[in-house]
Amino acid sequence: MANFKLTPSQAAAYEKDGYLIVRNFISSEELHKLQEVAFSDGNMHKHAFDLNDQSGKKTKLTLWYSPGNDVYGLLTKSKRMVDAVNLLMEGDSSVCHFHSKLMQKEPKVGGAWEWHQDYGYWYKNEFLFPSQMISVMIAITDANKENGCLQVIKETHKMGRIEHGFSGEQVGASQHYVDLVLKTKELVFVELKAGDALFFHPNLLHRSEANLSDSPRWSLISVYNRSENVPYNEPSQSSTIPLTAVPDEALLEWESGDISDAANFLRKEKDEALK
Ligand SMILES: O=C(O)CCC(=O)C(=O)O
Ligand SMILES: [Fe+2]
Repeated sequence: MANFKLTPSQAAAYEKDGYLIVRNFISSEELHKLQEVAFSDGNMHKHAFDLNDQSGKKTKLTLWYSPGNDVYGLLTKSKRMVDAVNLLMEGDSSVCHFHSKLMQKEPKVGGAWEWHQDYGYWYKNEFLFPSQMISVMIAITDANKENGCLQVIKETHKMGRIEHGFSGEQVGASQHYVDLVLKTKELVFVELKAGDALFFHPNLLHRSEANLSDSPRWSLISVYNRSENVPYNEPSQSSTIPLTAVPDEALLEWESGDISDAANFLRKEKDEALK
């Protein structure tokens, strides 16, 4: 996908709705490379941990901070990605990569996610400016209602931060406010084909159901931040280190190795946002 560029009307839709879907953000050839690593890379599996939902169902996830020169690192640093988030995030300081995670929602066992804003987590890391951050979900397998795709409530990024509390091992938004806004704004099931991307604002309310189907729902979620938006309670440095973009072709053309330990993976007990 050379010369990819978001248009001003896509940026306006993100600003209005709090999210933007870009179909075929990665090509099928790129997708195959990403799937191969997701399904078979030793480090990806070694560093995975389980997060329980309220009913005891588990989502497996692998989270890392610094993007390397493996296929995932090359995707998160690709020019198309850096340009897109640079257009959508508020502010003008450098684009940095906070973290990426591979969400592995397995058939029958993949857990649900309670209604939350990602800034409900990152507030605890003491990031001060949510609009200078963004999440990008890339579907590694198809995501639909049957296998627990993401659900969002349109325009909720304009509500500001809602109170969050613990809900099992997860952090969830105040149900009272969720109920009120469900009466007010549209709930959207974000069905994605593998290779599609969803850009969403840190204050957009979202959730997902457990995966009760026979097909896996795997996705990559990469989070970006501006260098100026310093977190005061976050041990990893990555969110304020400016990214050097790589050409879009790198993912397919550069010799890329396995995900290495240099990516500095998160151990579950170290996550400030889960404390
Ligand atoms: O993958 C999902 O269903 C939701 C994950 C999510 O919202 C998160 O990790 O913050
Ligand atoms: Fe989230």
